[in-house]
Amino acid sequence: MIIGLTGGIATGKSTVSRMLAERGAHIIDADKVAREVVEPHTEGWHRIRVRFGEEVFHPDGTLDRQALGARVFRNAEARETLNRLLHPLIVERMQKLTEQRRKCDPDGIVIWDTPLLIEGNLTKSVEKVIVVYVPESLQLQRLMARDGLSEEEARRRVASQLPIEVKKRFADFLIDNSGSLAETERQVDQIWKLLNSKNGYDRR
Ligand SMILES: CC(C)(COP(=O)(O)OP(=O)(O)OC[C@H]1O[C@@H](n2cnc3c(N)ncnc32)[C@H](O)[C@@H]1O)[C@@H](O)C(=O)NCCC(=O)NCCS
Ligand SMILES: Nc1ncnc2c1ncn2[C@@H]1O[C@H](COP(=O)(O)OP(=O)(O)OP(=O)(O)O)[C@@H](O)[C@H]1O
Repeated sequence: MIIGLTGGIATGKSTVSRMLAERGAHIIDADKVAREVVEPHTEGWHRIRVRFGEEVFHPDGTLDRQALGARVFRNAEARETLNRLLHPLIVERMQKLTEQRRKCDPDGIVIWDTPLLIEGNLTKSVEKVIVVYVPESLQLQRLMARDGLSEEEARRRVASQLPIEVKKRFADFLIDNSGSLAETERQVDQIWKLLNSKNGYDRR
């Protein structure tokens, strides 16, 4: 079973995926995969070099994520170009990792921790969708604190994704992560029970 876990930037996907992993889920992290597909001399690395040029690379050839981020979070056209170049590679790798996992654990629950699950039209690849949300003011606060961003930079990143209120409409399960971690754990427990119960969850 593949479950999509999404939300807005810094609403708490990694926090929830850690809790799900502690309960036995296998996590496939799209942000991590997105780093793998641009490692030096891979297909993704070549694609970015051709389209964005040497100025978004460090002298040692690794991707300068800050420089590329500054471009794509300011400019929707550049962001769409980057998405077009990388998303097929990211999805292909996630599918491969899922297949590998399925071979050694056919009945296990695989979580696709993916910020752009809805923007990238990936809901069709998963059986159920979990959306982790917080109010936008708290999202900005947590994003600035975690990544040391200015309010303007944080707002730009939030604005580069679908509004969380829209994402919530795609959810089979909602997690309100605006309270304590213990409150989030309780919601994760309930969802985990439903996902594992033959009666409460229809395994198609
Ligand atoms: C632009 C890049 C180089 C910036 O790197 P940086 O290390 O600063 O950020 P990181 O990759 O850790 O992403 C942090 C968060 O930004 C958001 N984000 C990343 N890429 C995008 C995007 N294309 N559109 C909207 N939001 C995005 C996500 O919420 C993500 O969790 C990097 O995010 C990237 O390569 N993005 C394109 C690939 C992608 O779409 N990744 C998202 C997962 S599919
Ligand atoms: N319930 C909570 N109470 C307080 N802080 C929290 C809570 N949940 C998450 N945080 C903090 O908020 C920040 C964002 O959470 P997290 O990194 O899990 O978000 P994310 O959705 O995975 O982010 P990204 O989209 O960038 O991958 C982190 O610094 C995390 O420690």
